[in-house]
Amino acid sequence: MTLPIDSYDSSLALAATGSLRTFNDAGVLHSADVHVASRLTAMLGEGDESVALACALVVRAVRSGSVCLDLTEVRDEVGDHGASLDWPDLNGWLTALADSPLLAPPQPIRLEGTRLYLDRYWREEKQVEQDLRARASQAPPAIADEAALHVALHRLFPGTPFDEQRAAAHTAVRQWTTVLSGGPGTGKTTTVAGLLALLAEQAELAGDRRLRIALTAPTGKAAARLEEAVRGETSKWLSDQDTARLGGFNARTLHMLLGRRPDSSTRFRHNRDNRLPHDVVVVDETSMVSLTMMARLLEAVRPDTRLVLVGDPGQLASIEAGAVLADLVDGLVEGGHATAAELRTSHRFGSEIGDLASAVRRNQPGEVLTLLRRGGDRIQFVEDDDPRPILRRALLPGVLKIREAAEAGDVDSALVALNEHRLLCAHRDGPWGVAHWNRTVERWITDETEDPLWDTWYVGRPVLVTANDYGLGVYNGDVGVTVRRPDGTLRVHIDSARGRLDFSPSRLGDVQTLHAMTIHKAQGSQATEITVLMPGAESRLLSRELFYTAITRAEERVRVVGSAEAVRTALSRRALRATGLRHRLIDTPHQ
Ligand SMILES: Nc1ncnc2c1ncn2[C@@H]1O[C@H](COP(=O)(O)OP(=O)(O)OP(=O)(O)O)[C@@H](O)[C@H]1O
Repeated sequence: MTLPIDSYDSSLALAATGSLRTFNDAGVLHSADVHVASRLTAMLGEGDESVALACALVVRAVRSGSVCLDLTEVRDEVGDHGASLDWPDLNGWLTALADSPLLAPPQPIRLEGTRLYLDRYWREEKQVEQDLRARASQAPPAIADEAALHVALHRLFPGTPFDEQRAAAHTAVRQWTTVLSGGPGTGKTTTVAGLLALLAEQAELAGDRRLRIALTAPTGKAAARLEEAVRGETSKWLSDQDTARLGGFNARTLHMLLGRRPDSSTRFRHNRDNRLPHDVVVVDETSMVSLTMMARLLEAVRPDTRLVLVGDPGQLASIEAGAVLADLVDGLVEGGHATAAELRTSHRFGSEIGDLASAVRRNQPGEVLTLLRRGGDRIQFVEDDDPRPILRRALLPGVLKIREAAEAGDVDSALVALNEHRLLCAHRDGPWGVAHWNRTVERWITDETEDPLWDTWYVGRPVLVTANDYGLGVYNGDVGVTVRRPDGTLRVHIDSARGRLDFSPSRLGDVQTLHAMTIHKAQGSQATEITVLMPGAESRLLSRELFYTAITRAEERVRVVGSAEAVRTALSRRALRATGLRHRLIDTPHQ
């Protein structure tokens, strides 16, 4: 039976013909992919259907976070879609592309081996490769006093418990670019604090001025966490003298560090002609940094600035295109440009959540399920078919606590309660989605309090900021709570990277209710307790990286609600992205 065509379906490109039409009808291509490909091929006089198809597929790839399209892999990645798809033969496809006017100047698309790029991403990837190679080919940073360095390494990283971190710091001191990688609680921040102290001492011994240090992260939330964590680890482990050498520091988002320009979202005040002044730049949560932002950062740092890229390669990649951290972990080391600085031992969680995270990363479904089912103080696995009773029990006390504090005008207690628990969903919509659970929690509040919550803004409404608002000073990822003032009006208090801010609800445009949030949006933030609602095993969003990111948002306790089958499916699937950076860094350059 042929289904009637819905002429109002925006995903369909009704004017498309040939392969573009077949792939669009099958749901592989969105109308936007088809329109870009049709337009480009028409403008440049390309009549070959297979080139138009490749063009549309590369737009689709970028839309889903890849930097390029690997023509050898796309068929497997797309799947058979009822076997109705007519794929071009690979060799013929490559020849048609090589001969295409699309690959002649001005070259809107680029072909490198079997990887096809939109020009912008090709340029950015090439620039990142060249900047990293140039940094690695310089003479290594000078050490002012080797003996003092040796003593300081053992002072700042004492004894066996710090062996791994000492080795990582020892490596980072001797290279311009270091990727410091490790899972949750493996001591990355502690290592950064010690490393900064080492570098500050070396600068003093060399008779240089005090080090200029930049701490940065992709989001406001992550930057605020970094600043707090470095401060905490510094006061915990460093002597007064080491701390004094560091001076004060604060963390900023990458956008703020590079200097936002009102006329562009991808260009910044600091660039190759106006470099950042810092001697050391530490980037946290590097897994969230897109290829574009990495390109902008690398062109803005001086060649003799030490760059320390900190992150957990097991996490989901950036929302925009790229998988920079994973590419750098492999590419810099395998290409011989840098020595690995990897931390493996978890120092947090009484290590149960660390063990679970490690088993997820190593793709050990048996071990993961055993750890989940064994449970304990920090882990709970709820395999009930109906998640409502457990979610109600888990969420409602916290929600009512926030409401009570907000009703009493107690902002501090409301914000503290807000960060005690977070429900994470894979989906935005549908029965496992954030929208559904936000509504459900609101119904439970009404049941408990008899407040019908007619208005969008109600006392105790927790909110998540979903877009940067530079005018207000609130950023994507900031969270806040709606509090009653003594005069009865409502005020929203946002815990922003720049401190506590409060607004009339009507001034906040891009916010969502935060009884539940997506795992993607939770990247870069943590809560004391996390409940992860797993979707059904058939969900296409399930992946190892998604599950890993979700459970590692927990500071103390994690609860997974869902089936063992969903957990197994998540582990078996990778959220892989096609990129060429890793290959570029490993391969010998052609020119
Ligand atoms: N070698 C060590 N021995 C004992 N405790 C340590 C050691 N290194 C770090 N810690 C402690 O373990 C905890 C986690 O360390 P840290 O915050 O540096 O890890 P992280 O990898 O930055 O964590 P996150 O997952 O938040 O990124 C902190 O309380 C820290 O003080």
